[in-house]
Amino acid sequence: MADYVLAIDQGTTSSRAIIFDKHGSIVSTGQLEHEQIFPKAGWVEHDPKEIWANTREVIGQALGKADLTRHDIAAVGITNQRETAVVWDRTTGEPVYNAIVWQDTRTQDIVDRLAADGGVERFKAKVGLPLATYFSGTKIVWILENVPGAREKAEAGDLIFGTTDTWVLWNLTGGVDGGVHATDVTNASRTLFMDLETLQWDDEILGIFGVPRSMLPAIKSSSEVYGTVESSSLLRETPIAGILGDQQAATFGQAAFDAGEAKNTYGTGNFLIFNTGEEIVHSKNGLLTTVGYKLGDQPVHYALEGSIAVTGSLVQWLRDNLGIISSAPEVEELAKTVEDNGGAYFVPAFSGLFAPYWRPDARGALVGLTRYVNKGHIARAALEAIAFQTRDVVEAVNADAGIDLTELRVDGGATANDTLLQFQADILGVPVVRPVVAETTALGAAYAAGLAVGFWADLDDLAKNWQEDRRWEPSMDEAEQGRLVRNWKKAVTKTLDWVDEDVR
Ligand SMILES: Nc1ncnc2c1ncn2[C@@H]1O[C@H](COP(=O)(O)OP(=O)(O)O)[C@@H](O)[C@H]1O
Ligand SMILES: O=P(O)(O)OC[C@H](O)CO
Repeated sequence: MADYVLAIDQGTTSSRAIIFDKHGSIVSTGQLEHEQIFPKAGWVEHDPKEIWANTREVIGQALGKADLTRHDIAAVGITNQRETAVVWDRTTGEPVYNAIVWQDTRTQDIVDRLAADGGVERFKAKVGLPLATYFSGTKIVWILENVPGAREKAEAGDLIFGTTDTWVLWNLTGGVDGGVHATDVTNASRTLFMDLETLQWDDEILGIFGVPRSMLPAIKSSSEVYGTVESSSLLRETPIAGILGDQQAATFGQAAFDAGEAKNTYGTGNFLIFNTGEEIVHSKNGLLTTVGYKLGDQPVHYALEGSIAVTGSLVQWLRDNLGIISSAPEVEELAKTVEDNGGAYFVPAFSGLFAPYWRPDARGALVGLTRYVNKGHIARAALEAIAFQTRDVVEAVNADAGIDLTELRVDGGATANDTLLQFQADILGVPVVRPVVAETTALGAAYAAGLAVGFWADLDDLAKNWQEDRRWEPSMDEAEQGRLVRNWKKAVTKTLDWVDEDVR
């Protein structure tokens, strides 16, 4: 009897396989980090072959730890870091270049070129996104323009593109031997190429970018059988039945199925997603319009999104680049050695500023420094930066939706940090709530896969699994909150206009 669903979470820092039971509880986990490759300032790459090898291995780890075989697994779901672009040769299975990661800013010149006619909002009405280095589109163009022979091979139909869900799906289903080249609507909505109304690739935009349509995967729903696992795998013949970009998966895993529901994930970056139901809402306040989910033939759900590039990765930076902590959780101990930020504000605009500012010309700044400031204050300022950036996107959601969010559902690696979440509640002025299963990303992909094969009956069946673990109530007085927020906004202004002809 297949009593479990296995989710693959191909994230920015690691790949995981997590096995869930019917209650949405974790049965076992496999996890491997992959190398972060920084060839130049602003460039971020991953090795797609390493990601695929790790994916296979973590599947084995998860099955082995729980002493399960493929016969116990009803379906496989895939969730993934979004936008990160892989281009490979369909005849050999070899990537022609490393994966260009969502944080990578090398394509700013391509963005500027495309924006010369119509500005960065040129395609926004159709695709929901501004022109920015963040999305897959300009990354594909960069590969076609910079990898010798790539354009010719692409024109000949030999090169194909995928985000990492597609790369994993293609390999899991046989690769060069009939691998399925497909993605889901949520991932497709992050390329700059998908029309939000029709849910199809837009030929006019593809023409303007110069990307052959033959490179692109088929766009499927988030919950249907895409194919079965190939015969040499531990999971052979198991259906792969769910795909959701990781932030949409976390929203689904948080059971935020209906319009007006939201979640905020604290990982490498932070991503707040607000479900707008079947309505496409165009933001006036710097949010993205994106697909939330689509189950088989049922109507699509859209969402507004506040994407913040640098949050947990700022903690990694304190660890790896400054060496003032030796592990991510230590940031909390260090921050607790001081009462407050000591006047220091850290704006981590390492990839420019994403939502709600969208300022590629910004670069990071640590301001308000005096001789009084010590490493405890810097750790504190880093945690506060995560919460201030979240407040900025919550303000935008409230303004766009004409509501006041009354609480914030949270998940992700950094929600283990109590100091951060208390400050988040204080600076938002609303409670912050964390569920028992904080691995909501993998859970969402498991749900999508399980629904497609009848492992779970319907959304009500899933909603029953959501359970509150902990709640942080706001306790800061309003005057203090106002003072801190004003200082934060002042700090943000200090990062703008930094990139110019002297700074690339
Ligand atoms: N206790 C902590 N306090 C603050 N940040 C943390 C803590 N634990 C982990 N992190 C950060 O959370 C991120 C990992 O979260 P995770 O959800 O696994 O991310 P991703 O899915 O983006 O790989 C890392 O960037 C790490 O620095
Ligand atoms: O892998 P994560 O959790 O950092 O998520 C990355 C996002 O999908 C980027 O848009």
